[in-house]
Amino acid sequence: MDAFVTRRPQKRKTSDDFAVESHEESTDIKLAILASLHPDIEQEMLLDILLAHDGDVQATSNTLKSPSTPRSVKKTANNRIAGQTSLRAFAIDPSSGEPSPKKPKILSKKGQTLHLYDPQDISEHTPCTIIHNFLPAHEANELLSELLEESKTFQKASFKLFDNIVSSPHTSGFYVGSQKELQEQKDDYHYNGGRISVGFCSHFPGSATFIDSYRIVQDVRTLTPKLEAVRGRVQETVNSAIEEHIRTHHGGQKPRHQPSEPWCANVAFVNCYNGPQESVGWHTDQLTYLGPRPTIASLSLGVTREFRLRRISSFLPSSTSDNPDPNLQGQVSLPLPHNSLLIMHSTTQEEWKHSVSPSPTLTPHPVSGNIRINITYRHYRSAFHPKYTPKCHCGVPGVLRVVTNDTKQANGERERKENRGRYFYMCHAGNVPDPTKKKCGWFLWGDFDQDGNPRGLNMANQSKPR
Ligand SMILES: O=C(O)CCC(=O)C(=O)O
Ligand SMILES: [Fe+2]
Repeated sequence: MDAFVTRRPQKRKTSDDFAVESHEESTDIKLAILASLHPDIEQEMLLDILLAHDGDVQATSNTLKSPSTPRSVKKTANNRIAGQTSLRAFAIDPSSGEPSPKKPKILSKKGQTLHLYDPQDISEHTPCTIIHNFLPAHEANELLSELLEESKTFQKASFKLFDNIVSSPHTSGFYVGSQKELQEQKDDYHYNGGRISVGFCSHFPGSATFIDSYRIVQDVRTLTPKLEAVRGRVQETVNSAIEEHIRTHHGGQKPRHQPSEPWCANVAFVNCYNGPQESVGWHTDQLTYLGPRPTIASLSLGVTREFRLRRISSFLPSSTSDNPDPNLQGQVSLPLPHNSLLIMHSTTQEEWKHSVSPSPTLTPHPVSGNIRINITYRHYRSAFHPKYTPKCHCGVPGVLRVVTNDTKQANGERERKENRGRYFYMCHAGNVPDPTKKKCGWFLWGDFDQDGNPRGLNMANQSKPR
């Protein structure tokens, strides 16, 4: 069996189409859906029953609900359900009929989507690490229930796109660690009646034009007891994964500007996608408060959705942006099942874009139905507190960005090839949802040391710490 499939982006399907086409869907995606619906059942068991039902997810799930179905549960030493195993074990070499030890070379071709589920494939072909069944099953369900309740009061974020104010196609809430941090967030990160928090640098669909859009959050909350309980475990796991990733992907040498201080989950964004149409478009997360080369940890709960990644073309390997290799230009899609932790490592935000696309159909989750909750734990670094952010001519803290070949509109001179990968601050008054604000055209190169800390003078001259 293939551990992945490629396919062209598909037209929206009806549920009937889905039934007909379900045989063409990746077995990995079906397994991801089944694993999220039946977390106590072993991967091998899921696969056997799925094959016995000729690949029909619904029929498999019905069988698995029956108390007479065997469910050989694997527990680890600390009583957690074992992680899902790699599908490599099932790969058959067509010439010998034996399981194949060799993995075919996979590429994400232009116009095609490469679907990956196996953690090893994900680690090899994306800048991310995935951990399935991250929390003990009961804890994941309790966290999901708590956040489903919280999400009833979430709001859609506002953005400014081409002078229009639009709202995001999902809702979200923003959480900090303590009352003190909450007050500080309200006082220091406040602007124009709204809090500028995680922003997006988006590509408008079908256009080569670069735009910025910013998520304005009106309410800040303190971490709920369960978000707080999970935070320490996320932190520990992420710090080990960062070390491992540097060893396996960067020859033991962290990328330039990646912080060497330990990663600390001091804020969390919680997104709620209520139904198959709720989504988030292609974007990179805003760097202003995270600093260069940030790591972000994303815990998914509830119904499985597809998370997509594609490289920003100036960062395509073995190609130039003028002549990119078409074999490396496609997008990668990862199903994110209930209780999976996706760690976006330090090259993700500057070199890739990500999205959660609308979904043709969903297989409801037993606790949340068609709702997906996603928590992104982030490290707001003290060196990037707004009191240190350089201010533009409007007197407003600027926004931190990196030059890519997608930033064409940003300002002629700095888009020269030799500037790609350089950081700069610019005015973002024109990007907040206030039609009276226009950009002042201010620009400043960011100057960061090896660990991504502001090098000082440049920054200090612009804005004095309070
Ligand atoms: O829901 C997800 O998996 C991604 C959310 C995201 O990209 C964001 O909050 O910036
Ligand atoms: Fe994001």
